[in-house]
Amino acid sequence: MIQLTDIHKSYQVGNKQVEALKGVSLQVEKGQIYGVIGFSGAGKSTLLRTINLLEKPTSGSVIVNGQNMLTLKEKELRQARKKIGIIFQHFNLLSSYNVFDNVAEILRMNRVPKDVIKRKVEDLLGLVGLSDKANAYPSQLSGGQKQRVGIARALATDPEILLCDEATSALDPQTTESILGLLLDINQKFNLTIVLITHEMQVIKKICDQVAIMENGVVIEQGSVLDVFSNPQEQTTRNFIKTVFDDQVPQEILSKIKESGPVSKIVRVAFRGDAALDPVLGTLSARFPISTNLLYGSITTIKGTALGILLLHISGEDQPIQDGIRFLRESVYRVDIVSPEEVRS
Ligand SMILES: Nc1ncnc2c1ncn2[C@@H]1O[C@H](COP(=O)(O)OP(=O)(O)OP(=O)(O)O)[C@@H](O)[C@H]1O
Repeated sequence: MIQLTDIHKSYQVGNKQVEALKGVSLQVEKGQIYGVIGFSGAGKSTLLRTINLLEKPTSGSVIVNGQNMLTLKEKELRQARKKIGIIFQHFNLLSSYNVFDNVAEILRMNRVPKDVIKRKVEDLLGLVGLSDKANAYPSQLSGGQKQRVGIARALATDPEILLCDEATSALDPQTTESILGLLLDINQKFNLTIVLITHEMQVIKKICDQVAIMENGVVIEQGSVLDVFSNPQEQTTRNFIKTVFDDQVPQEILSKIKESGPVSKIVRVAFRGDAALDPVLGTLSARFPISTNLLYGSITTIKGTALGILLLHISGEDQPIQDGIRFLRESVYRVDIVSPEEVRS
């Protein structure tokens, strides 16, 4: 388990103080994949690097697997760091070493016997799908293959935690998918705790259990990925979610709705789990004298749970609309009125 409490980090730049982290707290349970998302400069890298003390916080506490990292002696810290692997955006491989030696190096430094190293590296290269590249040099590998070497190297010391510093940001979407698939695979196989930082919501949606959204050195929202996607609280969070499903009503449709007669409302409906399959819309139309138009619909799966988002245009008399919305609120996970005022012609 990782417990960061009230982490502050300031840098002195010339005669100015830059406050990169302004009191961040978060907790990562064993076996979780925890994603931290934010725009450039939000403080994500700084936060990630406090976990293995590559960055020492100005104040706050860092507890990893029950150990207070800030009170460890140098030798104890080296031991603790063996249990925390890290992979980087630009892979950080040794260009004059082949793939085998890139993975073996850390084991040699730890004086592991030669035959054990051979077996271990072969197993790791098998795990990441690079058994046939043991003798290749980094310059002969694709970006995805380089990151696979990075992952094999990070796993060489049998870590319990893997830190991923923008690990897929330099990769194309298809390669990103395959690296995320590999991370999910090793998370499940070894119950490995993974903390990743990214600026892509797609990465969070694809593999994370929990997410923290960072802005200007603070966490502005955190929770399970399913909760945050279905019920975002902050505008920045909504902006990130929009990059995965854009449920904005196009301006032309809004204008047409305004021209089209009686009182109406646009509502955003979120369904979760089995409720996504219930015939709620059919019942809505049958029970209430209103007309319901589907403007947008999307269904996706987040860690095995279906999440559906619909945008509905509901028109008719005021009272039946209110009753219909009340029925929706009782039937689905969440209903928001998108157009704050009634849309009238
Ligand atoms: N070594 C440093 N010295 C001075 N300022 C720093 C240092 N490292 C980070 N900062 C500042 O701290 C703030 C947070 O930086 P950080 O790299 O943690 O953000 P980030 O969210 O990871 O951004 P990016 O996605 O661009 O990597 C920024 O204002 C940055 O300029």
